[in-house]
Amino acid sequence: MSKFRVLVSDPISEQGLQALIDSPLVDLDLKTDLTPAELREIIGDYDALLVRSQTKVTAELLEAGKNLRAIGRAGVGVDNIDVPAATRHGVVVINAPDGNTISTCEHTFAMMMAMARKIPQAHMKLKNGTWDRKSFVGVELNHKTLGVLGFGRIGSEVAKRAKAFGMDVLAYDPFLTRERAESLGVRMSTVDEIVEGSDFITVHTPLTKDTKHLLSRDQFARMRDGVRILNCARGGIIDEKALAEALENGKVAAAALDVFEEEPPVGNPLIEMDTVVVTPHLGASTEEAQINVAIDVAKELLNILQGLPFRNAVNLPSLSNDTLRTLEPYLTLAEKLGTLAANLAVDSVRKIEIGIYGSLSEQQTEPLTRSFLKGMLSYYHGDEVNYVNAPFLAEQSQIQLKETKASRHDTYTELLKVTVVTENTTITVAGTHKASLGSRIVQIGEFKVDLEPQGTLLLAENRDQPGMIGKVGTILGVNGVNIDSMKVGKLENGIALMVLAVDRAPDEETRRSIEALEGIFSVRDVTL
Ligand SMILES: NC(=O)C1=CN([C@@H]2O[C@H](COP(=O)(O)OP(=O)(O)OC[C@H]3O[C@@H](n4cnc5c(N)ncnc54)[C@H](O)[C@@H]3O)[C@@H](O)[C@H]2O)C=CC1
Ligand SMILES: O=C(O)CCC(=O)C(=O)O
Repeated sequence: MSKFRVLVSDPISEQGLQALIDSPLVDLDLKTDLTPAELREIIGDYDALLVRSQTKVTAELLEAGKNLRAIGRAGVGVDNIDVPAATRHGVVVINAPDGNTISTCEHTFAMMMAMARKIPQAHMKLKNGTWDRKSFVGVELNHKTLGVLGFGRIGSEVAKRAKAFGMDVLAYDPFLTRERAESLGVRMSTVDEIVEGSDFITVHTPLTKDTKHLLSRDQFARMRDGVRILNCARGGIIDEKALAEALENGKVAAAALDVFEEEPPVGNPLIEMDTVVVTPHLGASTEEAQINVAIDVAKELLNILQGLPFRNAVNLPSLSNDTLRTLEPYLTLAEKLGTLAANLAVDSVRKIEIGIYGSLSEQQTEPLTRSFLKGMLSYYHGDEVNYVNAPFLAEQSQIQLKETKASRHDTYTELLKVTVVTENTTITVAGTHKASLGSRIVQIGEFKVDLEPQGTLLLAENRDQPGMIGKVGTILGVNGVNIDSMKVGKLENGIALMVLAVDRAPDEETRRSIEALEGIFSVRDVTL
């Protein structure tokens, strides 16, 4: 078997990459000084690309990466990666969200203390030979109010440390619950309450269209006089022009910035201001964080390349281990139902209605839709389809998707039932899973069946009359197709569906001979 080729195009801790370096499955190239043109030239040879924040993974680069299956980002922010383009190309993007949390939190804290006590300014002056004690009177953190905008991994760790320093913490995050806020001893607040009531404000959100200039001129005007501002998340969350004005007019006493709208900053007045403490995007720059993120991303990449489950995909829903365990049999079943439905649909698909019943409906169900779409669309698009791009391809084909959930089903404890509406027909397929019995297909069209979703199945719709099975069996036997098992589903109107598990798909002539039998209405085969 040929090895997976992985390219590392930014400086990433080699100690952390050891799993990839040691893997007999992987050929790892470290090329960290390529120009964008050189990278584009060679990217087509690789199955995966590992980056930090220097390499810009553009739509053009992804277009050239014909064999790319995964992009790994050794860090949190993926703003250097064109994620929608990766999704279109079916390339999974993973990051390492946990490995640099503590480093970035500690850096934020270091910046807060450096700013409060004017340490960098005093340090510079003393290094330059001046013993000046008057100019560097600072403020205590104790009893001050810290407003935290974005209470995810880093924001919440900053809050914990602030509490230890005797600060009162206000927190805003759309996903923060009152229980969590209470358990961490912080006050759940609105953006306005934070803006108007804080002595220090720190931002820990990603940069999105909602968080761009989250702190702008209007907000600065409403802040307490002498407020201190921190940004160790992303440049652009704070409006730099407005911050510079607010520092100049004294509304803001000081700022501590690790990140900038343009990096490296060019002609940025904030860099020159005495009241501003700056670092060149060093939040994650500790030995520990760099090893941790590299370990995490290397492990995930190995899993992806081997087709094993992985957790931290940016362009796929992330699943906990428990959810993954519960959903796993249904993910396989959903894909097989998709393949089955595609084989039964004779014309273009317009709408897919996914029904999820019973306890399964309490799970995160989006992955089931993805799996069904992957099974179905692979019939039309082949290997191009994967879990990442299946919803995008469905959207591109203008297929409407509808998901229905119900906590109970009259017959089954759990049921996945999909109705595919095509130009001229409607096809329903359904399946269930029980730990004791495994997975079963329980409905094809209007027929109730009980089939193992595997192998090659021959589906023959026929008049429910004696002798039909024998006639079909004879034709298959004469043509060298062996029948492993057989199931029949019947309707009250005298029509039956004969489902034969066979050792191989019959050739066209054999299929036609069966179709020509009196009482046979249609014949299809499908390999699941
Ligand atoms: N300076 C550096 O070197 C580093 C910077 N970062 C940056 O720090 C930021 C936070 O990282 P994590 O805490 O790991 O991410 P996270 O995903 O754990 O937390 C981000 C939080 O922001 C919240 N959020 C999103 N939109 C919001 C809005 N409009 N208002 C308030 N909250 C909002 C989310 O709900 C989430 O809880 C990211 O931008 C990341 O790229 C991360 C690591 C290193
Ligand atoms: O790789 C780095 O140092 C940047 C870290 C960062 O900003 C992130 O992980 O989002």
